[in-house]
Amino acid sequence: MTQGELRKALQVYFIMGSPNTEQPALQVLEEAIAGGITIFQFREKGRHALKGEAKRALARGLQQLCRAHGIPFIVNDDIDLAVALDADGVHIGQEDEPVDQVRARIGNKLLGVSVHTVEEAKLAVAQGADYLGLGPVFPTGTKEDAKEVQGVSLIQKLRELGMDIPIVGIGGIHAGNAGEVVAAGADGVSVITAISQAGSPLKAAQDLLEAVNSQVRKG
Ligand SMILES: Cc1ncsc1CCOP(=O)(O)O
Ligand SMILES: C=C1C=NC(C)=NC1=N
Ligand SMILES: [Mg+2]
Repeated sequence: MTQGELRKALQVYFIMGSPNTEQPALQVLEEAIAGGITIFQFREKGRHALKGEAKRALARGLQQLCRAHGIPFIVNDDIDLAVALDADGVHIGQEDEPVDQVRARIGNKLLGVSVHTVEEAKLAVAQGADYLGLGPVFPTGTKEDAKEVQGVSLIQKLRELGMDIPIVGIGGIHAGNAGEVVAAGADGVSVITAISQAGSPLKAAQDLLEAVNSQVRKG
């Protein structure tokens, strides 16, 4: 997809794995898609994460849902799984395989990288990242080893430096604060709890899309 199409696809970036919800993950994703999420990431992480065939089976089910609705399906961390499923892309952090090695393995699939500093952002862009995940923007309990909360400062800094790489903010984001993240220069917002733990994942997705669309990306 073109960079413009990617910016649009990053507007409401839902991330989920089985540990993030008490409901069946397939049902939550179905509702989130109906509510208007624009891209999905399978992130099976944490103490109760599925492994092996159970993880693969869930990934395939979630991928089929995304395919049925034309939603890009991204896999977090697990490059082997992404390649095996022919996923639309992968997302890696600073402690995963180096960006250039992952790029060599996935060809022109989407490649997202989590960054926390200007230096990490510049390196990721130089090595061929298609988009960056910046955060944690607000406090979050979802990722135990999250770095210090940085607000929208790094988003603003990268735009001030003239970096126009597609960006999503992540960490403690919901419909009430998503506008601020886009106003600071992000192309979209990435959420786990705001949708996966919502009474209505459909309404949560709708509210996030509305909050993002109510802002024109500045910077
Ligand atoms: C994966 C990740 N990276 C930085 S914060 C975070 C967790 C975001 O989860 P939530 O949207 O529930 O705060
Ligand atoms: C840590 C992350 C940051 N950003 C995104 C989009 N996904 C992640 N897993
Ligand atoms: Mg990782």
